[in-house]
Amino acid sequence: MADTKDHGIALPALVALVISSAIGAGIFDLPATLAQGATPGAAILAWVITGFGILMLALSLNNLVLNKPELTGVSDYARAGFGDFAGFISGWGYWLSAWLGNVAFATMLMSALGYFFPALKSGNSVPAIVLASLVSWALTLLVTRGIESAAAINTIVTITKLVPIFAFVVVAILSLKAGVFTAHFWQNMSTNVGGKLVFSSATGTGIADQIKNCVMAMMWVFVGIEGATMMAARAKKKSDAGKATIIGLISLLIIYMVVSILPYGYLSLQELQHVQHPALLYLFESMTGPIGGAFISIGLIISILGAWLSWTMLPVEATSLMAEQGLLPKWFGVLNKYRAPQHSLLLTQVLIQIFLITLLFTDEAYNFAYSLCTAAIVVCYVLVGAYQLKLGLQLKKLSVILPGLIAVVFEVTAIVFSGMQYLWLCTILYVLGFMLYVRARREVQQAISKTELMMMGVVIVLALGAIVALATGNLKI
Ligand SMILES: NC(=[NH2+])NCCC[C@H](N)C(=O)O
Repeated sequence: MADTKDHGIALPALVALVISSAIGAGIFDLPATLAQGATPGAAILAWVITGFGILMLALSLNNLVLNKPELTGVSDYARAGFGDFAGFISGWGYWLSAWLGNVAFATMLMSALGYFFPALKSGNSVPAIVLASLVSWALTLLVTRGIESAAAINTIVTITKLVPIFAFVVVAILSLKAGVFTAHFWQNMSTNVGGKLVFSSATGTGIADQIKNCVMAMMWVFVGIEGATMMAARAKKKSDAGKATIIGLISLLIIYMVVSILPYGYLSLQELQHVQHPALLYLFESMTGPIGGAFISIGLIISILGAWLSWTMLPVEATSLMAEQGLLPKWFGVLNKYRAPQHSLLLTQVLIQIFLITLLFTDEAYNFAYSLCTAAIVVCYVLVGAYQLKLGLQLKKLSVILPGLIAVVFEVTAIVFSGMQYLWLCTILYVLGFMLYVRARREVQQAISKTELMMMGVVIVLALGAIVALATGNLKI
C-alpha cells in the first residue's frame, strides 16, 4: 500500500478534525463541573492522568485503523478480536452512548437558550423538556430525510465553536486575579499532598477523591475522539495519521485545561461552584457584560446543534452495520427512499424521548445524562484496548502491547472508581439489546453459545438488581 495518497487529508486539517469532533457541549460547563469536585491542583493532576489514558486509547485506535483497514467502526474491533457477542456488546454500548449523549446535549442546549428565555434555564423544566423534544424530533426527521452533514457546515460549526472558546481564554487571562489563583492553587496543592484538608469544606476530601470526582466529566469531553482517529485513515500520508492523533489530543488537552483551570483564578472555589450553567457563558458575562454572554451562548448553541446532528447520524450507522453482520435484526438496517435507516432512527428517537421525560425527575439532569453516555462508551473503549493488546501479544511487540494495556487499565479503573453506578444502570438497557440479539441470531440461523447465555444471564441479574435498587431508592439518579 502506498504511503501517500493524492486526495488524502493534510495534517492541519486532520488535527482540526480531531479537535472539533470532541468539542461539543462538555467544554462549556467544565469550569463549574470540575469546581464541584476538585481544587485546581487536583484537577490538573486528573487532566494529566485522563489525557494520558485517552492518548493510549487514541494510539490504539490509530494502530488498528492503519493495520486493519478492512474493519470499520469501533465495534468491528471487538468482533474481530473476541467474536460476535463481543461485537454486539460494543456496538450496543456505542449506540447507547451516542443517544444518551444527545440527552446531555439537550439539557445543555436548553440552559444556553435559558440565557435569552429564562423559563428554559434549568434545562429540565417542563418547557425546556418540551422544546428539547421538539429539537430532537426535528433533527431525527432531518436525518430520516437523508440530510448529510456538508463539509461547509462542519467548517462553520467548527469556527463558531472555537472562536468563543478562544475569546473566553483571552478574557479569562486578562481577568485573572493572580492572588486568587496562586493562593488557592498552592494552598490546595500543599494541603492535599499532605493528605489533609483543602481550603473549602465543599471539597473537603483528599486528593484521590477529588481526582475521582473529575474523571467522568473529563472522559465525557473526550468522547468523539474515536471518530476522528478513524478518519485518520484518510490522511494524505500514513505517518500523518499518528501525528494528527497525538497533536490533536494534546491540543485538546491544553484547551480543556486552560478553560477549566483559568476560572479558578477568577472566582473563589465556592463562587465557582455556584456559577449558573453553562458556566463558560455566565463567567464570560461577568467578565465582559451581557453582550459577551450572548456571544458565548450563540457559539454554544451552534456547537451543540452541529454536534447533535452528527451524533444523530452516527448511532444509526452503528446499528445498520450490526444489522448487516447479524448482530441485530434486519429491521434495523432497512433503508427508506432517502437511504436512511428509518426504523433505527425512530427507535432511537423514542428512547431519547422517554429519557428526556425522566429528566424531569432528576436534579442533575446534565450530569446524569453525560455520565451514562460516558459509562456506555467505556464498554467499547475497553474492548478496543483489549483487541490492541491481543494483537500486540500475538506480535510480541511492546510498542503495540503498551498502548492497549494502558488503555484497558485506565478505562477500567476510571469506570470502577468514578462511574460504577452508571454502568450498572446501563445493564438495564443491555437487556433490551439481548432480546434483539437473540432474534437476530435466529434470523441468521446461528445458535447462542453457552458462554453467551451465561454472560447474558449475569447482565440480566445485574439489571434486575439495578431496577430493585432504583425502586428502593438505593441507586440515586
Ligand atoms: N451525543 C454524544 N454522544 N456526544 C458525545 C460527545 C461529547 C463531547 N465530547 C462533548 O464534550 O460534548
